[in-house]
Amino acid sequence: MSEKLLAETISTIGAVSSEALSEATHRQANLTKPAGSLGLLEKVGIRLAGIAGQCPPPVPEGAVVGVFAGDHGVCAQGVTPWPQEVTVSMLLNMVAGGAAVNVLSRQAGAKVMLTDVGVLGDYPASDGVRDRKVARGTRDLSVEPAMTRDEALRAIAVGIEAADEAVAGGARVLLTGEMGIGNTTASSALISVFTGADVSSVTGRGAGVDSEALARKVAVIERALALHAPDAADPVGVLASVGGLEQGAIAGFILGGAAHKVPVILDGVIACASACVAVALAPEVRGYLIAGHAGTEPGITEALRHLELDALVDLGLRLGEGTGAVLALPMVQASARILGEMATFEDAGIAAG
Ligand SMILES: Cc1cc2ncn([C@H]3O[C@H](COP(=O)(O)O)[C@@H](O)[C@H]3O)c2cc1C
Ligand SMILES: O=C(O)c1cccnc1
Repeated sequence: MSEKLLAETISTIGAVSSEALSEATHRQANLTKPAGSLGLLEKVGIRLAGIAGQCPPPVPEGAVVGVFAGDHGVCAQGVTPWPQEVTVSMLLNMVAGGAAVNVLSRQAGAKVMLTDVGVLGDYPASDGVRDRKVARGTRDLSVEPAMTRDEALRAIAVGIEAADEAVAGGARVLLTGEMGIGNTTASSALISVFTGADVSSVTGRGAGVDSEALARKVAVIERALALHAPDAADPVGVLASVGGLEQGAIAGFILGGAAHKVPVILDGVIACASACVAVALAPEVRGYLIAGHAGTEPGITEALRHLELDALVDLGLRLGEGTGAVLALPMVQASARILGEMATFEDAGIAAG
């Protein structure tokens, strides 16, 4: 069933509109400013026009941050200084509105949609969390596949359905978020497979490992890649062997957004890894992506190069949760407003330069 949903979603994803892209490029050049002077906002505005299939594009409203939570068996290898229980504690903190992503979402006018796709620990059922648990965490990817192929497909389906629900509720822009202790290890593994970059060049300190543990983290990922020999041409297989449940759900959320012709703003390294999975499954997805922030994780740089994206914000963030995507939201909205509301040289009676 999940496999069918994935195939249907992929078949719905079409290329962004080349007519709207060229109309927006032309309009951007005729607005009352030196060509290119609004930098990345100009590129994002053009991209939004292509996605919406109209120029100027509508200002993307009704923002929903899809936060997917899951746990990671690879924590057994000492790749993060934090105990796995923090995943569930932070999920509850998010339900209560006390995490960074909640605060920034309130500021930006975005709604946080929390989904448990694979948290290990128990917690009281709550209206604030969508319970879509596929498994109680992944297995240790350094000794066996993190998931079965079926679990990976089910995680992707959870994300597709979340995107469907968000869009049905009025969202015209989706943002990716996550919580999962250990998830930067799985993310670096995915990024290494899809970009071809060395593990050491795409692995960072995550939530704060020291230098000794960072070396161990690199060795653990290298061992996992040697063990599974994941094939980038089989993205679901890669996800199952070295990925995570929340990465699967985020990949699905991205695919779902693209299928609905809604822009998807990526957060940090976990989002970038998931976007690599989504793009490997459906290359047209690339046109629907906007990179929210860069940050300190080296995997982000490599993945954004692979995805051909420039990050809107670089505030040195290293948190995840969706924070970098939410911070970029007002800029994405501003870029649509620029194309829609700025006067052209002709309107203003100014001689074009
Ligand atoms: C209190 C706390 C809040 C967080 N919010 C996001 N993360 C981030 O850190 C985790 C990944 O880092 P690693 O792979 O090193 O464990 C993820 O949960 C990510 O969302 C957090 C981490 C902690 C500890
Ligand atoms: O940049 C990120 O996305 C990040 C960094 C550290 C921990 N979690 C996420």
